[in-house]
This record gives sequence, C-alpha cells and structure tokens, in this order.
Amino acid sequence: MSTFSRAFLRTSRAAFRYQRGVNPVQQAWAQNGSLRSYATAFSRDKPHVNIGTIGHVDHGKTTLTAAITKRQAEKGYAKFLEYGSIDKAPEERKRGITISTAHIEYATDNRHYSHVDCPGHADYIKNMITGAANMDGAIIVVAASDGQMPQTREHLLLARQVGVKKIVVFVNKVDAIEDKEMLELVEMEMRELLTTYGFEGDDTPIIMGSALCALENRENDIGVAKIDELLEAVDTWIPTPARDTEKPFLMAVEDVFSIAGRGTVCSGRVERGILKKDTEVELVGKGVAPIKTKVTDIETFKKSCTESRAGDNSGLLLRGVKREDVRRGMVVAIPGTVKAHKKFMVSMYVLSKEEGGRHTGFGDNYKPQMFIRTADESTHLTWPEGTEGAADKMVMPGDNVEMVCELHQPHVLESGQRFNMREGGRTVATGLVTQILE
Ligand SMILES: Nc1nc2c(ncn2[C@@H]2O[C@H](COP(=O)(O)OP(=O)(O)OP(=O)(O)O)[C@@H](O)[C@H]2O)c(=O)[nH]1
Ligand SMILES: [Mg+2]
Repeated sequence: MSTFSRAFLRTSRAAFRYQRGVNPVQQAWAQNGSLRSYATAFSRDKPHVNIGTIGHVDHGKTTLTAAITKRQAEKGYAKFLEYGSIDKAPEERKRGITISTAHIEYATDNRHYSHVDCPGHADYIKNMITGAANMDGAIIVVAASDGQMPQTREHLLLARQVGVKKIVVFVNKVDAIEDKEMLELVEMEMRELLTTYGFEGDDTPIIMGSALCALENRENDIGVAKIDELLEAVDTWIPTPARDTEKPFLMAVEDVFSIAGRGTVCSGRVERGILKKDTEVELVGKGVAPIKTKVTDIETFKKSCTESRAGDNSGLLLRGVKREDVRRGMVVAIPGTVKAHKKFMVSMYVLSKEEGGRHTGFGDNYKPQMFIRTADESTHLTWPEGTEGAADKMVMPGDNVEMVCELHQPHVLESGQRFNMREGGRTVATGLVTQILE
C-alpha cells in the first residue's frame, strides 16, 4: 500500500469521526426520507428540484400536496398519496424525534421534484432551519377566505433567510368565496408582501384555485386545471439549481500529511466544483492569510488521476507548502472565490433534551464550539443589537433563535452555510448562517 493510500484510509476514518458530529435531526431525516420515496416510472435523468408547501395553518397545504400527487399520478408521474397518509407521518413520530415532515416525490414533463409538507407551524420553522426541508423554491398557500395571516408572513421571511429565492403563490379555497373581488385584494396584498420580503412581487406567478376541488374531482376549472397551471408555474418560475460540479472548486481539509520526497498532501471530500491537475488554488481559513499554491497531483480512490470532482474523497499534493502550514478546517478553493469571516448572524434550532441537547437554557455570551465543514472553532453567541432585555434573555432547548455569532478565528463561510454547535461532546444546536457581518 502506498503512503498516499495509507494516508487515505486515515482520511476515511477522519470522515467517519466527523460524521458522528452530524446533526441528529438531519440524520434522522435521511433515514426517514426514503420511507416515503416512490420509485415510479419517471426518469431519473430529469433535473431534480426540492420544493415544498408553506403558509398559514389550515390554509390547505396538505390538501394541495395530495391534489398534486393525485393529478401527477394520473399522468404516471407520481404515486397518489391521500391526505391522511401525508399528514400522519407515523414513522417519524415513532422515532420519538419530531421530524414530522412528509417527503413526497413526483415529476412533471420537465423535472423531478422532492416536496416537503409539514403538519405544523413549529415543524416548518424547525425543518427550514435544520435543513430537513431544503427548498430550492416554495409554494406558499394562502386561503382566499382569510388572506395573508401571521404565518404567511413568517414563513416568507424565513424562506428568504434560508436562501429560497423563488416563490409561487397558490390562492386556495376559491370555491368558498362568494365575492370574487376578494381575490383581487388577496393578490394585491400578496404581491406587496412578497416585495417587502425581497421576492419579485410583481412577477411572481399567482394561481387561484381550490385544492379540495382538485382532490375531489369537481369544478375542474378551479380544481384540476389549476393544479396543472400551478405545476407549470413551478416548472418555469423556480430555476433548476446549479449542480455542484458547476460551481467553483472547494474542498474542506480533513487531514494533512507529508510524503517523503514529494511534499504535503491534504485530503477531504470535495464539496463542489471540478479541479484539474496543475491548477492554482488557495488555502483559506484558521486565521491565517490565504496561502497560494498549486495542485501538482490528485489521488482519488487510491489512484492518481487528472481531476477531482464534487463528491470525491481526494488527496491533493500541494506545491511548496509545509505540512505545518495546513490545518484541518481550512478549505482549498479557486483563488478569490471564497473569504474567511469572523462575525455573522445565524438562525438556529436549539436541540431539546429528548434530541440529546441541553437540559437547561442559555443566554447572552454563550460559548459553545462551532462545527463548520471540517472546522471546529470556539465561538461566542450574543443577542443582536437592540434586543430588549438582552442581558437576561434566555433560549430554551427546543427553541428557534436568531443570534450574532463571533468566531475566535475566521473561517470560510457564506450565507446559507450550515453548522452545528456542540458543547461537552453533545450537539446543542444546528442552523445556518443568514448574514455575514465581518
Ligand atoms: N372549501 C375548501 N376547503 C379546503 C380547500 N383546501 C383545503 N380545505 C380545507 O381546509 C382545511 C385545512 O386543510 P389542510 O390541507 O389540512 O391545511 P394545512 O395548511 O395543511 O394545515 P396545517 O398543516 O395544519 O397547517 C381542511 O378541512 C380542508 O378540507 C379548498 O380548496 N376549499
Ligand atoms: Mg398540513
């Protein structure tokens, strides 16, 4: 076995160690998610998009989700899921962790979708923050009979924070409206609200119909026809996300070693992009100035190769870099594409006692250890400026919060970056960066 290969095994073990730090919420989701997946006749070659239904309680998210599966099942693009089978989520409940998200699959002529629908408001918030509901775009459901309500606004705000860029509006329960002028009012208000939260309010598709009619196969003009219209809007308005291989190369360093006579090798799992041999790269993070170097050899699957791509576990031979200069937690990136940051806003979910989290709350100046990619760094959490009663304000296990986070040493991160917080060997919180401050 070559030195390179031996070092490689070490990397795999390091990767495993790191795995254990993985957020239990996400892990549970990964296990549960497949239970509902449906290997239907649709082609896996279609581009994949993650979406979901969001919106105020009782506005018809689950009914709409069921109606979509019913309509797409007629076209051979889904398995019909009845209302009850979406909402119950028995598997998740049984596990004792409230994931409570149904992951539903269907396709259209153009794309393949994974769709999340959560039973309750708290679940939406938690799932969006923890990444269990990772959405490229969302359908916001608003009942024509009520118009926008507090959770309509809250979900839009949160969608924006977690990086959802495009929304399609479904104005539901049109069958229950006598005065059709109400619909114009709802539309106007929704366009304004979307704009307020940074979405393209003027151009966002708004479809008006009745999920219940579609599900019950009546009043087709406001039922089934509107499901078709909705899916067409989703297909065209929500862009297909860029594949990881299309982004600039980035690999977080998991392990570093030196090979006699050759130089320093760093290894890890490639997060995005494709790297060719003899490309200039930069090592960034851990509080040191970026180190410029060149990758002179690449080893993936214990073989020397000419390129390394997203998803690969690779070892990169770096020219002219000393072993002690490279540290786990740094990233290897194309020069100028990333920056290390020290201070930022985070949205996070604080794990409950049952999920293995803390038993007690914490407040301003809490100092857990933050895990971002392969880095772990001591950090310092404070309430955002202007928070009332900041000195005494507490966060309890099971809460969702927004706080300011300051790292001891700057690391490469970006808006939307996911992380875990740990303390004394247990994961206490999980979340994402919402805004870079410094
Ligand atoms: N009249 C009418 N009622 C509807 C329509 N769509 C849904 N409903 C009813 O509205 C109620 C709530 O629907 P759900 O689909 O459970 O709403 P939800 O948004 O999933 O609710 P939560 O998950 O609790 O937030 C149910 O009684 C539905 O039958 C519709 O188009 N017209
Ligand atoms: Mg529901």
